[in-house]
Amino acid sequence: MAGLSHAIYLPQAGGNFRACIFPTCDRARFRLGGGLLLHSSFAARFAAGSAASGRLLSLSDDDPSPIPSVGFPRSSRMEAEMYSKELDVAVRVVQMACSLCQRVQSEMVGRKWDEIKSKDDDSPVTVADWGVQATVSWVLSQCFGIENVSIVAEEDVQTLSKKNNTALLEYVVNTVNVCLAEAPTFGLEGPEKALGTKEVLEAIIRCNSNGGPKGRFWVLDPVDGTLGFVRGDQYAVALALIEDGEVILGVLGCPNYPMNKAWLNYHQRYYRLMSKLSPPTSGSWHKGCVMYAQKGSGEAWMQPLIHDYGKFDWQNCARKIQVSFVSDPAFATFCEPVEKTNSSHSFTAGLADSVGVRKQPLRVYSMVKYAAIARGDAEIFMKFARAGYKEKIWDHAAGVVIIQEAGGVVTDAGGRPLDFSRGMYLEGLDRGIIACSGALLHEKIIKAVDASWDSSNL
Ligand SMILES: Nc1ncnc2c1ncn2[C@@H]1O[C@H](COP(=O)(O)OS(=O)(=O)O)[C@@H](OP(=O)(O)O)[C@H]1O
Ligand SMILES: [Mg+2]
Ligand SMILES: [Mg+2]
Ligand SMILES: [Mg+2]
Repeated sequence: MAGLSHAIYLPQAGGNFRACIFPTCDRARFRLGGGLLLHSSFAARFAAGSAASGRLLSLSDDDPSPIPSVGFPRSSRMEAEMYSKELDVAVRVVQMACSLCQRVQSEMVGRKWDEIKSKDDDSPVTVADWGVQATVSWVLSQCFGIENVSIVAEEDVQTLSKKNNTALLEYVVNTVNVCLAEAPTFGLEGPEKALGTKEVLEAIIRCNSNGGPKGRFWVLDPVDGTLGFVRGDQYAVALALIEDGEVILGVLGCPNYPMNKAWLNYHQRYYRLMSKLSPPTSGSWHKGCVMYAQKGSGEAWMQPLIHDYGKFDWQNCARKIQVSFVSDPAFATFCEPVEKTNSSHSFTAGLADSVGVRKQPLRVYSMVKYAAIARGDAEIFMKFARAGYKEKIWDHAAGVVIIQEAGGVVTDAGGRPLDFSRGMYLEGLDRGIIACSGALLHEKIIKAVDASWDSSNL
């Protein structure tokens, strides 16, 4: 196991955390308690959260390239610690998944995209969707025990298992193995030998939980905004943990959403012109980011995607994010789905106009819309799907908790919280979804919906 030299023991659930931390120096030592073997990175999370001014570089003398902690650099909370392993693993596996997606996207350049398939509802699915689902499922099972992991996710293996799709299946298996081979780079353990076809299919199939009101399950959208992904535009990898119907953790990987909004235009031009422009100097440009939050922490965080591991300044890489303070609609930006078949553009245009929004809508694929609200790049998100469409929990879970912890508000159009406790759909959703940076804007939009709903065709 990579990093065994700096593995530590943490006590089993309910036990006291017996770790000895020396916050003023760059190293921490942990006394052995009975119980669970954890990687030093989890310890780094604990230590970083507990040490008042701790600069924690490594946990053992023979560890020259420390594996970084994921965030919450200075906060210390019992609740945060309760789910710290889950959050740590979730962020790392989403980082891995983003890397997989970027690789697939770059391999697709100049090819015919034979690998894009249509599902029964005509929506696209690709090697990246299946590859991420298999990878995340395998890593979660590995880290928490196959019997403890229940996952609700978007993809199944129907198309992949067809006889005429053997080349596609082989591509998925290779992609998963290339990604898992990189696991140690992300502070996770990979398989001893490459996974076979059967194991990859099983990992995808295992994500067949139906969710519900009781117990713990993960929710995964392996590629949200697959249309954006195939068009070289925005997409997201979304992973959330739900317990007794409540979203506890959310992680959103946004491989084409730079840490700094100002780089977004450059990035888009760069990828449209496909390398005719030279990229900005390394260190100044992070093409994508990963956001994450834990319910009740009052904090949401963002870190860059890992590219050149080792050359990275991990000490200060996680940045706290917050919603915008703009509350005047005249200065607010609202975002919505790109496809008008996914949300009525005419209805939201009417709403925006009636509350005094002046700017053009920001149309973005995927949960990057939630990400934009959470970090203050936009103030309002609205989605009104056609009558009869049922929203799926994986399209919203991660984004909702991240916005809420960043200070925003997310409800249905009746002002009620989204209900993640009723299976794979957001059952009982009243008309549409409204997310805002603050209560004032939110109230205005809700009132506007009520005022114009009866005259709409929705
Ligand atoms: N008809 C219809 N109505 C409403 N919503 C639909 C519809 N069809 C699909 N979807 C789901 O929308 C997910 C993409 O949502 P977006 O907000 O990114 O829409 S858009 O692609 O920007 O138009 C998309 O997620 P992915 O399948 O993960 O890409 C779908 O789950
Ligand atoms: Mg899809
Ligand atoms: Mg989706
Ligand atoms: Mg998807």
